[in-house]
Amino acid sequence: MTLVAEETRPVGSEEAAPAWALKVEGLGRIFGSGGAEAVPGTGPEHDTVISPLTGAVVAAWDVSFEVAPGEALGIVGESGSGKSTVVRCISGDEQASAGAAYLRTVDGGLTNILSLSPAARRKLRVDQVSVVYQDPAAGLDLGVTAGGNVAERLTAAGWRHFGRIRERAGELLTRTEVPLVRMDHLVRTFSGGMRQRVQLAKALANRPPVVLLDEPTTGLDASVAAGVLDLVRSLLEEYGLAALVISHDFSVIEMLTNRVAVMQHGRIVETGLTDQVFEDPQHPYSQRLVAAARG
Ligand SMILES: Nc1ncnc2c1ncn2[C@@H]1O[C@H](COP(=O)(O)OP(=O)(O)OP(=O)(O)O)[C@@H](O)[C@H]1O
Repeated sequence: MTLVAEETRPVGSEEAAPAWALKVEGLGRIFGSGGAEAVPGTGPEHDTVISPLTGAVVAAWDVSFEVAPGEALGIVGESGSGKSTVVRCISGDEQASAGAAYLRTVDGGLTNILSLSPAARRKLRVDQVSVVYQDPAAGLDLGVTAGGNVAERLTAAGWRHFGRIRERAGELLTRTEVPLVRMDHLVRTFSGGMRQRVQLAKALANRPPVVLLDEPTTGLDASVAAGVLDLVRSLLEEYGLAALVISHDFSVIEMLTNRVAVMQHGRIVETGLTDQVFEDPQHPYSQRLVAAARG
C-alpha cells in the first residue's frame, strides 16, 4: 500500500535519518562567576582548569562528539578532567554553560535538549536517555524493592496495569541476572554487584535509545565487576544502544567501547578507535595516560 503522504511529499524533502543517536556540540560548563571570559588561560596548553582571569573552574569546554545507534563511545581522562561534568550536563543533572546536545529521537534531532526546561529534561530521563551511576544509590531508591524500582520507571512512562508491570519488571530483572526470588526484597539488602544489576534493569526499562554509564563498575570487586561488565556489553549489543561510557579504568573502556575520547583539563585532546588510541596514542597526554595504565 502506498501512503498518500508519501506520494504528495515534495521532491527533495526526504532527509536521511542522522547517523547519530546523540550529538554534542561545543558543550561547556564553567563553575564560578562570569561566563566565557573565564576560558582563556585554561585547558591542556595552560595545564589548568582554573581561570587566571576570574578564578572560575572551566570544567568542560568545546566538547563535541557523536554517538551512533549501537555504538559505545568512551571518555577517559584523569580525575578532574571533566568526564563526569560532560555526562551530567547531557543527563540534566548539571546545567551546561554553553553548547548543544541533540537526541535523534527527540524532535528528529532538531531540539537542543540543553535548552529545555528542567521538567522536560526529567521527562527525557524516563525513556530517551538513561544514566547508570557509579553509586547505585544515585539511580535507585534503596528503601524500595528491586521490582518496585523498575516499576517506578515503567509507571513514569504510563504503564498502569499492575500484572503487566510486574511481569515486565520480572523480565528485566531476569535479563540483568537478578534472581526473581529477590524481586520483592529491598535493594538496601543487596550486594554492590546486585544493586548495579537492578540499576541496569531500571535504566533499560523503557528501552531508551541512549544510555550514559558513569564509572559503572568502579567500587566493585574485580570478579563482580567483570560479571557486570559482561552483562553491560551484551545488553548494549542486544538493545542496539548508543552508549557513552566514562571510566578512568582502561580495561572497562576497552571492553565496552568502539571509540574513545581522551579528556584533559576539560577539553577533548584526542578521539579515535579505542584499539588504535590505546595501541598508538597520538597526543602526548594520551601517551602518558596509556603508558601509566599499561604500568
Ligand atoms: N560543583 C562544582 N563546583 C566547582 N567545581 C567543580 C564542581 N564539580 C566539578 N568541579 C570541578 O570540575 C572539574 C571536572 O570535574 P569532573 O568531576 O567532571 O571530573 P572527572 O574527570 O569526572 O573526575 P573523576 O574521575 O574524579 O570523577 C574538576 O576540577 C572539579 O573539581
